[in-house]
Formats: sequence, C-alpha cells, structure tokens
Amino acid sequence: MRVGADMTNETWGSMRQELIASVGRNNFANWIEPLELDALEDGVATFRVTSPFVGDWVSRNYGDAILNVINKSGRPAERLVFEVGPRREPAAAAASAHGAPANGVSANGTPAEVTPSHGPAGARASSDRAAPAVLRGEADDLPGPDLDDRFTFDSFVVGKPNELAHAAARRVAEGGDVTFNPLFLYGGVGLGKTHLMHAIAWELRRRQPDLRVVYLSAEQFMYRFIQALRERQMIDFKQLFRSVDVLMVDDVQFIAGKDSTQEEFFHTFNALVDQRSQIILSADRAPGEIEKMESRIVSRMQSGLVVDLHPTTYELRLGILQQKAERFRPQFRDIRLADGVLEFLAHRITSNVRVLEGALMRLFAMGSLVGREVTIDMTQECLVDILRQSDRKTTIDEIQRKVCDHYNIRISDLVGPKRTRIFARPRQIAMYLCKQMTQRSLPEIGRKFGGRDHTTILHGVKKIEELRGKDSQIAEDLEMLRRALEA
Ligand SMILES: Nc1ncnc2c1ncn2[C@@H]1O[C@H](COP(=O)(O)OP(=O)(O)OP(=O)(O)O)[C@@H](O)[C@H]1O
Repeated sequence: MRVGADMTNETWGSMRQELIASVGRNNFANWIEPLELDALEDGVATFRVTSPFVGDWVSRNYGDAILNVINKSGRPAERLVFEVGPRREPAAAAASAHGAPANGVSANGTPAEVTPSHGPAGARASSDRAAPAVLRGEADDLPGPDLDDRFTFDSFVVGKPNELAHAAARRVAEGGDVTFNPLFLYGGVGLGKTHLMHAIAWELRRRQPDLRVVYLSAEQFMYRFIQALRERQMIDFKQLFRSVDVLMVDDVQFIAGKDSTQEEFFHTFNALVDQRSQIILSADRAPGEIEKMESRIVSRMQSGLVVDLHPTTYELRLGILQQKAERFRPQFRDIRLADGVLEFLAHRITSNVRVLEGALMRLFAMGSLVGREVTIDMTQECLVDILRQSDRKTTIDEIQRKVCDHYNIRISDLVGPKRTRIFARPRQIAMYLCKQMTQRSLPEIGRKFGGRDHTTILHGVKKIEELRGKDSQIAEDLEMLRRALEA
C-alpha cells in the first residue's frame, strides 16, 4: 500500500503520541518528534532525519517501538529506513536502502536500514577499528593505548546532561578549521569523558585517515617525558609531539603538582596551538579548580571551549541501560528482563554510568545462570551491595518541600508557629517522614522545624504513627510522599 507524504505525516503525527509513554517525554521531544515520515509502502517506513547519527540512534533505541505503533495502526511495516537530507521520492528512498548490510548499519557506521531485530552496535565494529590510539603511518613511534572500539559516537547516548559536550565533541570530530582550541571536557567519574575522546579519535580517523591523531592519558604523557629525559631523547620527544595534527590528553589533572611535566606540557601546548593543531583535554574538574596546576596552564586550558558533563538524569540513565541491554543481547540471547527492571535500575543507581553498566552485566550473567526471566525481586537480591551503596540520601529539606507541594502550603507555614490543622497535620507528617527516611536525630529535626524541642517532634511522629492505622487518607498520603521522595 502506498500512502502519500502529507497523509503519511498526518497519521504519523497522531501515531507517534503513543510513544511518549514508552520512551519518556524528553526522549520523545529529542528524537521522535523531529522525525518526518516520508513514505509508508511495501512494508517499509521511510523517515527523513537531519544526520546519520540521528537515524542510527533512533533506529537502535526506538526502532522496535516505532514499528510497533505503526503496526498497531493497521498499516503493516516490516522495517524502517532512515534517510538523511532533503525529502526524496519514496521510490528512491527504498532503492537507496538495498545496498545496506543486514543489521542496518553500513561499514562506516552510518545508518542505512533498520530491521525490527537489529543487531548490537558493538557487533558492527569493522576490523579496521581495532587500531592503536595513534592513527597513521609512523604510528609506531607515537605513544598511546589502544582505542576502545566500543567507545564511538554511535554508542554514546545523548541526553540533557551531556548534550553540549557531545555537540562540541562532534564539532571537533568533523575536522576542518580549528574553531576552539583546546576543547576541554570535564566531569565526574564515569560520566563519559574517555568515551567521547575515543569517539572523536575514531571519527577523525574515519573522515581523514591521513591525520596524525594522538590520544594518551596524562600519566602516559608523563611517563614518555621521563623516559625521554632518562634516555636523553628530549629532541625526539619534542619533535614527536609537535608533529601531530590532533593531540588528546585524558585526565590532565594528573600532571598537577608535577612541575617539570607541566613545564613540558606547557611548551607542547603552545607549539601545537601556534601551528593550529587541535588539542583536546579532559579532566575530572574545571581548569580553575585543579589544585597545583600552574596558572599559565590553567589560563591556556580556559582559552578554548570548556564544557562539562553533568551528572546523569533518570532519562539519560534509562536511555543508556536500554542501549546497553540491546548490545548484550547477542551474548545473552535467551535472557529476559522483566518489565520495569531497567526503570528500577535507572531510579536506584545514580552514581555513575560505569556502575550502571556493571550492574546490568551482573544481571545478565545471573539470568543466564538461573535460566529464567530476571524479576525486580531477583534484581534486588543480586545487586544488594551496589544498591546499598547508591541509596539516595533523602534530606529534611527535600521532605519539607515535597510535603508543602503535596498540601499546597508554604515552607514558612510548615516550619512556623501556626497551630491550625491545615498546617499542623502536614507538619507532623513531615516530621514523621524525616524520622523514617533520614538518619537525623530528633533534636536535629527539631532545629529544622523552626527550632522546636525534640519532644514536640516525638509527639508529632507518634501522632502520625497512630493515625496511619485509622485514617486511610493519611496512610495514602504517606505512601504517595514516600514514593515521590524515593523516585
Ligand atoms: N552517554 C553515554 N552513553 C553510553 N555509554 C556511556 C555514556 N556515558 C558513559 N558511558 C559508559 O560509561 C563507562 C565510563 O565512561 P568513561 O570511561 O568515558 O568515563 P570517564 O568520564 O572517562 O570516567 P573517569 O573519570 O573514571 O575517567 C564507559 O563504559 C562508557 O562507555
């Protein structure tokens, strides 16, 4: 069946609303809403997207969900095709997909076609990706560990907390004129700095195989420097580092306090900037916050673009988990995770992405041992140590805010002296929740409630304990508040 473009988009416009529930509002706004359905014919739904990356990301993360809603609408589709650029005739669109490999990703990682059970992105890494971190001809002379072939832009999940860092990394990876030098990426442990740096290196290599790109950690830079000093090969060292087109140094905070390494780094940095070679640095904090880093280096680091990777949000964590679960699939073919398991992990493990990945891996491993569906109960048992560590610490302030929102009163009234029921009851509920959900003592809680005595707090707690057994409205309110605070 052939459906015209206008009609198609109108139908798609209403169909896609169904996806909000399954992908979440943020993901929907970022990825689904901008999609335009160009054609739906012969079982192929052709979408127009703004870049290969968008098509790839959407197909990997939401391909199945999109097919489901299309099929539910009574217009059967077996596969999705994502086309980049201006709208084309649907016939041409379908034809362009034929050359694509079966898993929907062509050798250079651009999306060509997507089938419902697409393979893992990890499996598409072509053999030429397993190259060392130094990319090109005389690579043997240059230092660096292997680049991880899992760390590509394809496998990097973008969300609010990292979208700026991702966009900057993409921009640098396009090569061309050096627009900001250096690019300085920073953020807490396990938030994707190394992943983004490797992704830049892979992408540069793909686009410009002749470019001399060097990626190394600051520790390796120091090691090479000390070795050159010891072996009296400083000239070689200088020549080597000054001959690169792109220098990437990970975890630069490492050279803080190491005076001669800093000195050499400073000269390398200046020489590269002068010759308009691109420099990309990462650290666990902003340049100005790295103690014992010379101020002249700090100001050089600040002279380009400084972007940070913020702590993850629930939506980003869920997106990452969905993607990783998809990538574990071929290895753990028969393992099923019960509905809600990924959501549970995204809620409960907020520390960092590395921990999140480790938890998921452990679940799959357990699933294969027990040989049945992994439920939330099993998840809780299996990950008890990780969950305990990342248990969120609810604060008194949070409790007070939530209680005020719930009862629509002001904080000043909650902690103030007014004794009318509309303030007194929520106040006692808040006291009760503080006692239950935090480790704070009664006097500490009292101080946060306008300097009340600990006996008043105890009285409030007891009152609510008594009421929750008799008053179903209070029991219900408590349950709702608790859930909101644990979210
Ligand atoms: N947005 C993301 N999408 C997919 N995977 C991610 C994302 N962010 C982090 N990861 C994964 O989390 C793990 C840790 O990331 P990475 O090593 O890049 O962190 P880092 O910021 O360099 O940490 P560290 O401070 O320890 O050096 C990696 O396996 C990486 O692939």
